[in-house]
Amino acid sequence: MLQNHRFTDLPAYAQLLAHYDELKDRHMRDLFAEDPDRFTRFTRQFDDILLDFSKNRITAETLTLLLQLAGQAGLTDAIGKMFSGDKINRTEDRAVLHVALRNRSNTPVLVDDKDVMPEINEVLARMKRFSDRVQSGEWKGYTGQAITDVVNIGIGGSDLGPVMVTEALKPYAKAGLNVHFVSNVDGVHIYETLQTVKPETTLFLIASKTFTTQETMTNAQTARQWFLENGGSEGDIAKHFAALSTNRSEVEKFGIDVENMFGFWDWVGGRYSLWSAIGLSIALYVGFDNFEELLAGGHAMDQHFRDTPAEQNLPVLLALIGIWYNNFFGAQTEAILPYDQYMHRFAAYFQQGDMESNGKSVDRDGNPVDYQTGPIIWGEPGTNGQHAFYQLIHQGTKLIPCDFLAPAISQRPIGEHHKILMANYFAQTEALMNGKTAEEAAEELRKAGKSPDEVNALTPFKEFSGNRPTNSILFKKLTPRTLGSLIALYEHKIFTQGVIWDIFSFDQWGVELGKQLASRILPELQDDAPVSSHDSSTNGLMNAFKKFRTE
Ligand SMILES: O=P(O)(O)OC[C@H]1O[C@](O)(CO)[C@@H](O)[C@@H]1O
Repeated sequence: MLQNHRFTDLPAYAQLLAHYDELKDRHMRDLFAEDPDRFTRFTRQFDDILLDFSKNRITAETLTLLLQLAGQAGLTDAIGKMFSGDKINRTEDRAVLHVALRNRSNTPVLVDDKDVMPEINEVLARMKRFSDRVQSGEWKGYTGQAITDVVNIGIGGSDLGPVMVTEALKPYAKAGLNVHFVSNVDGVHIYETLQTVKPETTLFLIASKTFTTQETMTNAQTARQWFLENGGSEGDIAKHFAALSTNRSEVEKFGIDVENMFGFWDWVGGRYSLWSAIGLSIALYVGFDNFEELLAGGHAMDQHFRDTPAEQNLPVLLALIGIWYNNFFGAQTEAILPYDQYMHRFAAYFQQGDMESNGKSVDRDGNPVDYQTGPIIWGEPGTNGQHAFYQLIHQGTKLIPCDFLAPAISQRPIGEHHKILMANYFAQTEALMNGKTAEEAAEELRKAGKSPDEVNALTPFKEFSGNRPTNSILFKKLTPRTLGSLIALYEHKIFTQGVIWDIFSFDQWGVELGKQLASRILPELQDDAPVSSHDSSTNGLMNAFKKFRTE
């Protein structure tokens, strides 16, 4: 059992409040001027990943107090419990062991006194055999042709991870196999995907931990029907449908041969499942060797997280800096800004990873919290974001801590592109930190030939307050291994924050109510009868919907 505590009762919390009062008006420009070693002091490296957190509104004392906060919250103990298979997901009575899925050292991991590693290794071996056979063309469709297209049907954690990773690792794709992802229950999504593939050369992966998710099962039934109506027969289903799931009986009911089922376990959370059989589309696309490299990168970060003192520990440091802004500066959001086009789904992936994990308002005793928990996560790749929303980050009224991620070596070194991209990467964090003073702005205007009146009028608009915090995460190259480490870095950041806030990060009860109501509403949409069983807005909208369709 994890030790419960009240976040705001931790001794370091009060000290941090007092420290915040002293520090809140200090400018990072001055902090840099005062400390020539600031970069070295606030930079850590793990493998090929460098974390520079010097452009934050912190001093050595801030860090000391934040580290004390983590210690007082029992972080070390909590990490130990996760890794050793304790049932830390208490509201679902489950262990949390995505770390076991990528445990390349293969040391035993016990759940209910049973080592889970043999089962994990068995599924991995089956995934390898299967992906090798499909890639080599040995696996044939019903006309004897090789598979050319894989369609993963899943949603949430059964979609976002594979989408993000296959996009990020495009340069590692093996020739001859395309992957597609269908998630939205909007028929448009599956319609558009099916336009681009042929039944005889398509393999559908039905990815669902529960195998009961309405969106996924609806899309899977539509895919099945399309397959049967376009040349395939019931007997051919086994050649074209596989299931990635924990629910064997539902897979059988759907009609998928259990030979084609790749299992995982209840201790794998949906948003942590890309490392499990849910990653089969990744293995098919980039090859099993690269999938293993991804696992190895995740495992390396796990070892770093488990074994490194907090002051050197990248996930812990990111978590503490996040808490500093979230709980003391009152920041509501955090932006994740990858300067790598291949990482264009990274922020979207961690919207689920972070917001489904830490979007909680009761503590582990079930009492309402009186402090802020998980932030709103958002972001787009640089430099596109610069030309869209950075105005608000630079000059708006809100404090938005940002993570800037970038590779030193581009996967596609074309001309000057990467240096131009990186010039922007370095410029943005410098601009956000330094800003531009009124004197500097006025001087620029004078140099541009403006009259004194114009200088006075325009200066307020040209001034940048600066003092806007950023982390820079600079890595060598976006290899499968580095990507694995980066994903695990954020996973453990989220875990660390959940521990300190004393909330449960591995359940997601907040998604249930909407699902319940949707299943109540669906039968009411089947005829033209007026609806009166809801509030006046919901009744009014449903009746307007019916009217639009009959007029
Ligand atoms: O894999 P499943 O069971 O279809 O669930 C999909 C997603 O639905 C959720 O349970 C809720 O949105 C997520 O946690 C999960 O990733």
